[in-house]
Amino acid sequence: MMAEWNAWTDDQLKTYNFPIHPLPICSVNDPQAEELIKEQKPVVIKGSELISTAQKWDLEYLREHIGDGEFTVYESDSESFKYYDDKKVIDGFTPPMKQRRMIFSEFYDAIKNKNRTKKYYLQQPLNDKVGPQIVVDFINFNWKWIKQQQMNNNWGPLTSNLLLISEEGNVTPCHYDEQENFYSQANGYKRVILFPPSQYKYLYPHPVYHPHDRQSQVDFDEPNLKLFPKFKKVVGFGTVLGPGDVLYLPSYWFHYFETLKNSGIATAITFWYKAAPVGNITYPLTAVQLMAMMRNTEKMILEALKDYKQVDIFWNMLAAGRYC
Ligand SMILES: O=C(O)C(=O)C[C@H](CCCc1ccccc1)C(=O)O
Ligand SMILES: [Zn+2]
Repeated sequence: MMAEWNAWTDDQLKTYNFPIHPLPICSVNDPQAEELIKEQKPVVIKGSELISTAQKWDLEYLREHIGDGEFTVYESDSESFKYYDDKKVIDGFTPPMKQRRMIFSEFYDAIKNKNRTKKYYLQQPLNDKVGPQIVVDFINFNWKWIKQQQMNNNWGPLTSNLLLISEEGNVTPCHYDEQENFYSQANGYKRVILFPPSQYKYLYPHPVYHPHDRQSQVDFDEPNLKLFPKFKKVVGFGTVLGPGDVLYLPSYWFHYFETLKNSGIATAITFWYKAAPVGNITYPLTAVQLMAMMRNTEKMILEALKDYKQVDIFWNMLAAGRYC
């Protein structure tokens, strides 16, 4: 990975023992960028100025201007922030991190508190409670450019802009989302590793009913190759995002994020869009169509059986000796 001149060095990255190839990097007016987006392939876009007005959003500026709304802040005993859907929590599930609500100055004090033992990750959709200066910065995002992308690719509406404020070393474990995303780095340095939907069978996402739905079950730091043998075959596509970089993160692509060690705070904003309507089914089925079909099948079977412990028996009864 080529570090931009004196911005960061390789020893700030966590090491994994699967291959990681570079992601394509294009300047904003390079037609290759539009090509890749159209093919739903990831690309890092330089020079879009998409959120240049947010590049000055450091903790002090935000404490001054972001207003007195409440923010969702995750608190973890480790560097790992594995997302869970609190609406799917079932008894026996222990959340791997605590979800707290605090005003920005509380978050600021928590981060600045020298003798703290916890790590923090602010993850809050931008809403109309932000102060007037933040509204001005928001209005001055490069909406012309991103609206053009939305239109060219027949995407649905913008659903949310998630403000992400992460501290050095924080990790968001591997997962996929079902929306298209222009992931925009305002400041700080974050490394991202992506895996195409075709590697679904190497990443073993949790069952759809589980609070960790969409998240890989594999612990990248200590992969259990007995439970997840195909993880050995995984191949990642990675890069380090710096201030002003925008990553087109296609829906259903698995991704992992880490905030570089000794790099301070990293602020990013997502632009999540409803994916384009699935055209008529073509054969052979694409990996994305298979993922969507598996999700729908799981939901249907669970709806019918009412008990997730029955799924294994049901599925084996259906396939064993019949569809093998
Ligand atoms: O933008 C994305 O899709 C990312 O995964 C960015 C990631 C934090 C996202 C947290 C999250 C995970 C799952 C559901 C909703 C929110 C990071 O930057 O660490
Ligand atoms: Zn995500």
